[in-house]
Amino acid sequence: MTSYFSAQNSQSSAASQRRSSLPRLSMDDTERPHQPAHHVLPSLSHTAAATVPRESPYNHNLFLQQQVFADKSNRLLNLIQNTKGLLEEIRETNATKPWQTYYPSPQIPATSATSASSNPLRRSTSFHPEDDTERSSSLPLQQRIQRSFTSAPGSPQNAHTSIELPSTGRLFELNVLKLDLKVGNYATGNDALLRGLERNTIAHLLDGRIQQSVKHLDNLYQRVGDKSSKVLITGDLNAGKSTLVNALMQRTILPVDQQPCTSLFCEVLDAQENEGQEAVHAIKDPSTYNRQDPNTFTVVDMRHLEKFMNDVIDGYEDYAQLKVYCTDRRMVNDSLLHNGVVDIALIDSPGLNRDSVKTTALFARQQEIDVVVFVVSAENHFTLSGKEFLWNAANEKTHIFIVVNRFDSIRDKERCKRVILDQIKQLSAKTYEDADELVHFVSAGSCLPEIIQGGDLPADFLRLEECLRSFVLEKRCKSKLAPAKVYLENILSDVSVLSESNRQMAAEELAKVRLELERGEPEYQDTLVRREMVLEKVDRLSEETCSLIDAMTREKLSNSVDDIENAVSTLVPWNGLLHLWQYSNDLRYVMADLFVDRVKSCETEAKEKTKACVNDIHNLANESLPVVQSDVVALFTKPDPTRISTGKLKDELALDLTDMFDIQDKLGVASVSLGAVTMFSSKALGYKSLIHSLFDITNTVGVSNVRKWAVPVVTVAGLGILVYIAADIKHALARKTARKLRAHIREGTIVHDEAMRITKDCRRVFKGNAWDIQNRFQREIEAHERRRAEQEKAAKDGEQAVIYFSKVFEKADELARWVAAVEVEVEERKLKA
Ligand SMILES: Nc1nc2c(ncn2[C@@H]2O[C@H](COP(=O)(O)OP(=O)(O)OP(=O)(O)O)[C@@H](O)[C@H]2O)c(=O)[nH]1
Repeated sequence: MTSYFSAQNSQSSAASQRRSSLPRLSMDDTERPHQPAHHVLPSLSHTAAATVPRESPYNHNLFLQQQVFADKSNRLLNLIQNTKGLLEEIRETNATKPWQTYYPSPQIPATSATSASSNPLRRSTSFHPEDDTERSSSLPLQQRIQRSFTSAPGSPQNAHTSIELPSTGRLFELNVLKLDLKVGNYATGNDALLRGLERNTIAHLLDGRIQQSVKHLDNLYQRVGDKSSKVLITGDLNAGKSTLVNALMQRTILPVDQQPCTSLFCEVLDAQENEGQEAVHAIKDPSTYNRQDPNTFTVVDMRHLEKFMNDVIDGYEDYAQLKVYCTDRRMVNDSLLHNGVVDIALIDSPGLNRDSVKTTALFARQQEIDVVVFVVSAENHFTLSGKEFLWNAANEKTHIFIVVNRFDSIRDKERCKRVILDQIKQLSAKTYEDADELVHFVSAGSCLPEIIQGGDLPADFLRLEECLRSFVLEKRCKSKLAPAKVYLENILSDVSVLSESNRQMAAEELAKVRLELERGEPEYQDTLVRREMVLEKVDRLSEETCSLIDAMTREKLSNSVDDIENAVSTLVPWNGLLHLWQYSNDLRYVMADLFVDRVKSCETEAKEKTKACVNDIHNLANESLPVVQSDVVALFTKPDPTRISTGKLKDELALDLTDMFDIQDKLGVASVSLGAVTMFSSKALGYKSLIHSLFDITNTVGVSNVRKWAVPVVTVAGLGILVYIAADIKHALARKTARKLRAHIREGTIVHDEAMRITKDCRRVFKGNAWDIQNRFQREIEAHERRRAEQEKAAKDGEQAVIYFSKVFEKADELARWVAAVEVEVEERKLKA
């Protein structure tokens, strides 16, 4: 039963799959994208050189078509690589350079030209190709973008820029790189969402889109680079599908029978796909098929293929698909399976009936099926199943390649043609329009190798073959090249929009930064000048105030003794001679305390003056600097600035015995009372003067008289003096203590020391404030310098960004022009004779 199975399964496991590498092209290649990349597809001229094309009315055209197709493929492959390179460059720049490609934020359009022109940024980021006028839409896309971005406000062109277009809420439209944000299941409010996101977040999302696009370009590269094309051959039962395959292959590969003999899809493909080994793989689950995994298929001996297929029909075997790897023995240029430009795989399908029509229609819809060839028997015309299939296929694939087989059996061939073409007209109008190329009346049975036996194939069959190849090329253009071209156009248009909007943004930011730099320099210089002026003034004011405080303190302390002396008479109570000692101490203490109070008063006044001056200084600084709150009083750091030693002062005023007798003062008083006596001498004051006066009196009055009166007079005078002295002790002590204090102040350094100390404290306060103001200026200057450094960097980055985005735009523009030059849909059919 299973004798047709081969033991060759293991050989395929060792084979490694051929992988196409993606050569990376430099931008230099972009400058010559029209040159075919020979490494991508084998040059047709090379294959043609190996085999001279057969002379036939159509062969030359087919040759040209293949050459054109290969050229287009190579150009597109080249352009895909260059576009990918450009996107990768953008991504790399985003990751490494300070200028990122930002997503242009959706703008609400200005309602009038005036408002638009007053907002250059708004105008600059706007682009809405859909709303462009008829005139501008006739321009190439890149030019429209360029014009949309560069039209000057108020210029006649501006009437066609997006700024003046009716408000749609969207000013530009991206194709591939458009960010569609969704909240929950709704995609509404995309622009609002975009506006709500941070610029960097959007840039990150955009980077993701670019990454996806790079991946998609890789897929496109694979698709365009993939030379294989699948042709599905379908049709009614016994129409001759398998015979057609064999005739096209010029080999008897598939079994042919009048009974239904094909019950599964048989793909005939080049043995090179299987490391050059001819083999038949029977597959149960096509979705899991892997040529390198023997577990996914069973190897069938090619000699027993017919028996195997019969067993499948009879239900002995359960397989869904066959892969028949075989060698096309014809010359390269004639080979259908492997001709170097498009390698065609033929898929023979089960004859259509009610059961299989849906399965086959589904199969035909698969993406890799480039062409559907419908085989109809000239004897039977279209069956119901055939019609049903064609109806469906006509909806999916606009053109169907139709082979009317068994034409040899028809006697009235013209009538047959007429009837069948009429039917085709009803079933597929497009196919009917190109019936000359798409509808072929042949006899595949007469073209089998055993019939031909090395002779020439009939002309109608040769034409079928060449039209089929041509049709495959055309379809491939549409199915592989056209999507690649459209995608390239879209992505390059997006890159142009992005780069131009980013260039505009960068240029505007650059202009802004330059303006700030320009404005900032005079401000900076002004701050430097103001700093010098203010600090000089602060120094002068501080010094003046300190001198004033010093002079004031010295004067007040020097003149303080009289006031102190007057004050003690009321402050210190006299409790009689018995409390003389206590009185004396009280005097000392009170005087010392009063002097200290005077020092404190000087300090307070100095503080006031300092505070007032510091306020003036800060007001002066605030005129040139940002205002800050500073507590100038707190700058007097010592809570009690008076460090004068009252103890020492009290010691200086300590009581002497003589302090009780102010003799000099009393003698002065006695001299006055003895005015008559003192008249004799100009030196009336002093003890010696008194003695001299007494001798003078004695000489005048006479010694005897003196002896007689002296004792009582002296006694009375002495008693009087004693009484007087006793009564004057209180005042004498006060005077003497005050005199000591005065002498201490005049002769000592206390006034100087206190004045110096107070002034020093004030000077310290001034210094602190001057330092504070200097620091404020320094901070201001440093902030200026920092700002300037940042602005200079931003300006430098901005310049680079403008250059970079201009270059990206130029590259995208250049590539887009090359892409536009690759014609993938135009006039393909007209190449035929
Ligand atoms: N007279 C004539 N007979 C043909 C021609 N082509 C095929 N036949 C015969 O038609 C019968 C069916 O041919 P197949 O190739 O098996 O047809 P098929 O469409 O593959 O059949 P199924 O796969 O079973 O649907 C065979 O007996 C062939 O010999 C032809 O051009 N002329």
